[in-house]
Amino acid sequence: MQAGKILKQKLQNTLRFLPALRLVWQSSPSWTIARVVLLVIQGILPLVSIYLAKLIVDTVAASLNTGDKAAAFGQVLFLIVLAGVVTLVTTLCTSLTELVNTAHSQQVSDYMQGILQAKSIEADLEYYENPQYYDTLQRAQQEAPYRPPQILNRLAQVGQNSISLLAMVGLLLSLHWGIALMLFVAGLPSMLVRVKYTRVLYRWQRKVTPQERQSMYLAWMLTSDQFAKEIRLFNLGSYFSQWYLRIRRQIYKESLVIFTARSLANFAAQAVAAILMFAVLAFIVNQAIQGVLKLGDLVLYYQALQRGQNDIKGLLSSVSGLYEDNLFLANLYEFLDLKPKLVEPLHPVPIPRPMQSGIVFNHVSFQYSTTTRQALKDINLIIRPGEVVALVGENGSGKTSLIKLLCRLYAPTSGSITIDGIDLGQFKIAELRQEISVIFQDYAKYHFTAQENIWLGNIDLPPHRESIIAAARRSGADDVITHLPQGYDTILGKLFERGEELSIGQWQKIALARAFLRDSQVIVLDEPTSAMDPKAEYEVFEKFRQLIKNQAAILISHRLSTVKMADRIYVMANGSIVESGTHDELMQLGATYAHLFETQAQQYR
Ligand SMILES: Nc1ncnc2c1ncn2[C@@H]1O[C@H](COP(=O)(O)OP(=O)(O)OP(=O)(O)O)[C@@H](O)[C@H]1O
Repeated sequence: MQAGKILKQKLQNTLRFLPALRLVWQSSPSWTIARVVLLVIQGILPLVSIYLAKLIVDTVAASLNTGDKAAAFGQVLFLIVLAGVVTLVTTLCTSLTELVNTAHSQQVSDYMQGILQAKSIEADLEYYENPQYYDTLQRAQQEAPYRPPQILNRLAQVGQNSISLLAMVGLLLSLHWGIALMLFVAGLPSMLVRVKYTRVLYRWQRKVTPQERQSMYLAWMLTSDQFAKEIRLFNLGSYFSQWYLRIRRQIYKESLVIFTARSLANFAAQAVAAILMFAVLAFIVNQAIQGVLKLGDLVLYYQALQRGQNDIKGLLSSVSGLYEDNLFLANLYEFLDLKPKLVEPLHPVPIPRPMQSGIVFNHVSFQYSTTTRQALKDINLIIRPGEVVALVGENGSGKTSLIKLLCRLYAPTSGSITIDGIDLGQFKIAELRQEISVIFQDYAKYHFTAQENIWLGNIDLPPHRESIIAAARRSGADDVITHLPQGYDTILGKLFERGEELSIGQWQKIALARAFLRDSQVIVLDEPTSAMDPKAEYEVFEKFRQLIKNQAAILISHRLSTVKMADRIYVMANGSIVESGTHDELMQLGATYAHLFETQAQQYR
């Protein structure tokens, strides 16, 4: 049973290239056909060429004894013209192959990028917080664009070389079976070297991926606008650059050791092949001198030997290349085989609309898979429609983690979260997220137009100006946008031509408008106004309070002057809720919240 399983696994590993070929086909059937047809023609043409060369030599040799030289020349001329046509067709095929390969490779590369992107979107957020995921992604990205089409080429090469080799071996067999055997023996060491070093390189590449990524990270920091200010002000440029070079040098040194050993082994293998081939050549020449072979035969066998040697080299190299592709494809499949950890329900339940009793956290605890500490401990919390709930607490107390669970970016380790008594796990993930508008502290800044920046909050809406303007007015972004040179059509950020950079507070207003555009039942603002001036913040919250209607709202803020207006405030510490109540109740309690509030209030006195 176990042996059967192992055998099945081995077979699956051996045939990894079959799904890769399917990907090549799916990327562009017409270019794939063109590529295969050209490969077949290019496999046949050299055989025709050699055969014509033999015919020419034989005809010339025969003409030496005939009287009708003109007729003999006519025959040879015809063969020469044919050989010329074959050469022309070969040249044409070479040019066409270049075109077809370039176009097809582009198509495959784009197609594979699409597949990787689709997989990346499907992957849970948890993967993005895990370095192994990035290693896997990096390796998949390295292999995806070129391995699948390379397999097609190699298979065709195997076909081409095999046909040609069969013909050559047939010819050489007629001279001596040992010559055919020598051909194989001569090619074997090279193939073994290739297979051995493929394994070595594969293992080394997997080991070195984290360092590769670190060097890429440093290179990216050195050229990215996000770090440009600090790098200049803290004078970090040459420090990072040196660090980058150190890593690259280490990678280079390690790779050089492997490549040097491989080159030496290759040289030894090829030297063996060359000695064997010269021995065979000596044998053929001797046969000609002994009169066993005619002049035409000598040319034919000599060419067949050369051709056969090339074919066997090509064949063994393609076979070991296929082995390499097969091995490295594991990197691609490892990424494509990542399974989402949050599973969709088998029988999803529609989300209650409108929500009646609201959201309930019932003894919820949560631990990130990469840590040993609980980020949330036994959380009990209720958010009713039309109610604003505020979460306060020190950095790292678990506020954002709680929101991530509500959005089902993660599932609780224990306990349950329900909407109107139905567990979140029973809703389709996309439908649940449709019902929640969230702006996290690390909101996205899209370098698109102001209008698009807001519209991205609800792409199911037609991009009508009115609804976008209404959302922008709610967040205070309208005022910012109307002062831009092209108003709502102004591109934001400095990445593209005519882009206008905004201040952090202004970007935050845009992000907030995005959340307001969504027609959702729950709205979550995770420190949405931290970069806004107090006047702007006050205006935003005043409007926010008026406009939430039946929405359930969760507000996270360190500014207690803002938190004060919430219907209920939960105070968090070390992953637990330590106090809850209205502002007045908590002030009366005179504990953590009251102390924090007093401390902040004193700073304003
Ligand atoms: N992706 C993650 N993987 C592992 N641990 C995490 C992850 N994100 C947060 N944590 C840990 O979980 C705890 C709670 O973090 P969380 O971001 O929820 O705090 P917070 O209250 O929102 O903090 P802040 O006020 O600084 O935004 C922290 O100890 C943090 O180190």
